[in-house]
Amino acid sequence: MIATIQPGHISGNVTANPSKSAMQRAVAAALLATGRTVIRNPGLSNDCLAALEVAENLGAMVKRVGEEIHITSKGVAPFYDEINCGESGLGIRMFTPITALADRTITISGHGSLVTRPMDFFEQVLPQLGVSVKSNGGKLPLEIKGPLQAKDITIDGSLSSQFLTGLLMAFGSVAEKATITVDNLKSKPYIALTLQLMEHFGVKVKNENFEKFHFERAQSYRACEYTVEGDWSGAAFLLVAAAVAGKAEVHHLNTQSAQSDKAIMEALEKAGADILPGMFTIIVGKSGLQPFEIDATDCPDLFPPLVALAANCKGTTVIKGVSRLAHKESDRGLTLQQEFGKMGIRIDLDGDLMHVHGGTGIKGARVFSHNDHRIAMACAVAALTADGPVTIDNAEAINKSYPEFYDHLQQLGATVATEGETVKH
Ligand SMILES: O=C(O)C1=C[C@@H](OP(=O)(O)O)[C@@H](O)[C@H](O)C1
Ligand SMILES: C=C(OP(=O)(O)O)C(=O)O
Repeated sequence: MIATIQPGHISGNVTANPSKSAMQRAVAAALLATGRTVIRNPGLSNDCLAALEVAENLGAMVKRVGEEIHITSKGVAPFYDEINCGESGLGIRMFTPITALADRTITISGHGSLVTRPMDFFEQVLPQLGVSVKSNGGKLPLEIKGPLQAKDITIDGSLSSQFLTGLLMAFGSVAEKATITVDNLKSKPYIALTLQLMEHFGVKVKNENFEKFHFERAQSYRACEYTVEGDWSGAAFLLVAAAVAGKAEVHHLNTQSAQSDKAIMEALEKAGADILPGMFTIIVGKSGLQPFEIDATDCPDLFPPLVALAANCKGTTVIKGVSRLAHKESDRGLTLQQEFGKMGIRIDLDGDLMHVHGGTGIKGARVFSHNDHRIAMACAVAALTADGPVTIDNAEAINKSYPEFYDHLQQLGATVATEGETVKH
């Protein structure tokens, strides 16, 4: 599918889409629990749908009841010898240790960009917990055979926090007394989100400074009611659209959320956008924007909206944390440089720093998403202040996290035309 976005003014209000980070964690916890969990405001993006299918294949019964998802489970009891995590990095890294709770050989696969993302962590770590693991040279598919035993272990947290999220979730079901020690943990707020979710489902972990995670007694997940929060990662694009091209009110965003990408507020403030923050509604409006400096090491998904913002700030913006971008859906430092380059915005990559030379004028152009949802969304936002339309190839990439994105842009007054088939991967 291609999407063409015309330059134009933004105005109106919209409700944030559900957070896929929260939704996938809730599905995993519901699978681990005994009984029926009710998920309100469920996410239905591709990553969330993949999580629901994994939960079903691992033994849960999933039902859509009106606006809710009901998950009934008795814990992990796989129906099949294979699960497929779609394109979700969190999905595969979280569900692999969870699947390993079963005493059965299971193949774990995925598609699209997920098949090129590193999984060798599991070969290093899971055997120490009694799980045998075979991979395809550190990539998918994985073949694992549990059952996983929760023991004291030390892991490296520098590549991704998602592996730790998976271990924490799995340990929550079986640990009696065990400690996970993590060196050099990145994306810490995502771990805070995991711990918050586990506690909501009745499992407590003692967090010692994001370095040691102590399980102090046998616990079990409790089925419960859970409402998925609005997604700061997706909303960041709308808030930036408002800051550069008009005004918007975004509802269902919790300013007290554990989500790391609420840090977009810090960037908007530094850039000088007009902001009116409420508890659950954020109003952002355009004003003279200035370049800013920000460290996005712990909120790497903010790079694409930050670049769209920086492209509109007169001068050079510096964003730290480029090393976190290499293994996402695309190598995002490079893909942002390439696609914004086509729109006339120069980006220099200098080790861990990204320099975005903004205020030089955004040109209408034909760009490519690289099958990366956040690159497509960043280009769409950049189009709003371009000197001509921006056409995005492989624009359906947004379905991974935010299928409503183009509709929401239109709801805010943008002109978006889509045509062509959705390419399946
Ligand atoms: O736990 C999560 O929900 C996520 C963690 C982050 O990954 P890393 O921990 O690899 O930075 C983030 O980039 C990803 O989109 C979602
Ligand atoms: C990197 C992302 O997700 P994941 O790692 O879960 O695939 C993302 O949503 O930008």
